[in-house]
Amino acid sequence: MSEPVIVMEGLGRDFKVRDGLTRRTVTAVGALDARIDAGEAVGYIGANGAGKSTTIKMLTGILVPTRGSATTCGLRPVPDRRRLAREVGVVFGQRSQLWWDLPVRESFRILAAIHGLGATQETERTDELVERLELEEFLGTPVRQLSLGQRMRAEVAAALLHSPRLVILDEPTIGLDVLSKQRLREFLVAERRTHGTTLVLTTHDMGDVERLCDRVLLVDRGSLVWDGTLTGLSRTVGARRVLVVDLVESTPDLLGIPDTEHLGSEGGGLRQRLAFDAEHTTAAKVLAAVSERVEVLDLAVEEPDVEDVVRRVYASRR
Ligand SMILES: Nc1ncnc2c1ncn2[C@@H]1O[C@H](COP(=O)(O)OP(=O)(O)OP(=O)(O)O)[C@@H](O)[C@H]1O
Repeated sequence: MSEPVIVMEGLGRDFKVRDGLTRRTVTAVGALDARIDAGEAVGYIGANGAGKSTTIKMLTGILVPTRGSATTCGLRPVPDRRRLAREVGVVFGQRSQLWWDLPVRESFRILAAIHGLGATQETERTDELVERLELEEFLGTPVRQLSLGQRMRAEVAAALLHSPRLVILDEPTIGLDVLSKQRLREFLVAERRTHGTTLVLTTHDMGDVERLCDRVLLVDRGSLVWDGTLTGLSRTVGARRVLVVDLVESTPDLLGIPDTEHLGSEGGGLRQRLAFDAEHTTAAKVLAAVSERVEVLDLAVEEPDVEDVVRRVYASRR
């Protein structure tokens, strides 16, 4: 059996919050039990407020658990936080870890010094990351002038500069365009293949999970409700895809198309969205049925999104 990189045993966290004049306790994370082995890529998913960020904060020593324990890279996150920082790289999609006014290159130099990298190690690793993440053109640019896509690539490079064996990413592709998302995912796949890095990521984007993760942990109200493959999870609720059609003329809601659910209309019915279950029908069949009623100008098929799967798993449990 390979070495565990993360072990959670009954891990939980409560918060005391003020509610008017009274104080009440919010359980952000109930009691998690899970083990993540070296080299795994795990998607940690759940609805807003399910407890994902709180878990990550406990695993990286930012928050003290109220119950149970966590071991990350064989260390206790809070007391061993400094040693842990050498083993883990953390990327927060919504928070920068770079020096805003400094050129990207300078941030890398400071981080290399903080991590005590030798000169050769620093050059080799920086060159590798600059090439793989295509950072060359903006290495001399202050971070505050970067586009979101450029900044995220720089953030990832900064978090991985010291070649951590565990990389935790909190919403790494949030707000990125399709191309930037794809580049970032390709980089993470390559990094894992080359260095055997363990990846844990929280995301609301099914594409991240599909392309990066071989295991999914789904959390609901602070407890684990699924631990397995994404395909297995999708099968529990039937993974739905969405056909988006742009129509020649304003059309009333396309109800009653076999094996579909009408999700919504925009522009007075010029664009409509129909969910269908890929196990029972195909996009082509749905399109044919729509075309019998109205002329279709353009179409797109959307992947199932995490929110939809999560919502339906939650609904089936309540
Ligand atoms: N510092 C805090 N004080 C009080 N309550 C908190 C605090 N941090 C988190 N919570 C509460 O704990 C619960 C879990 O929050 P958490 O941020 O871990 O969820 P999340 O799954 O990461 O959500 P999101 O997808 O929106 O980032 C929420 O109900 C949140 O309001």
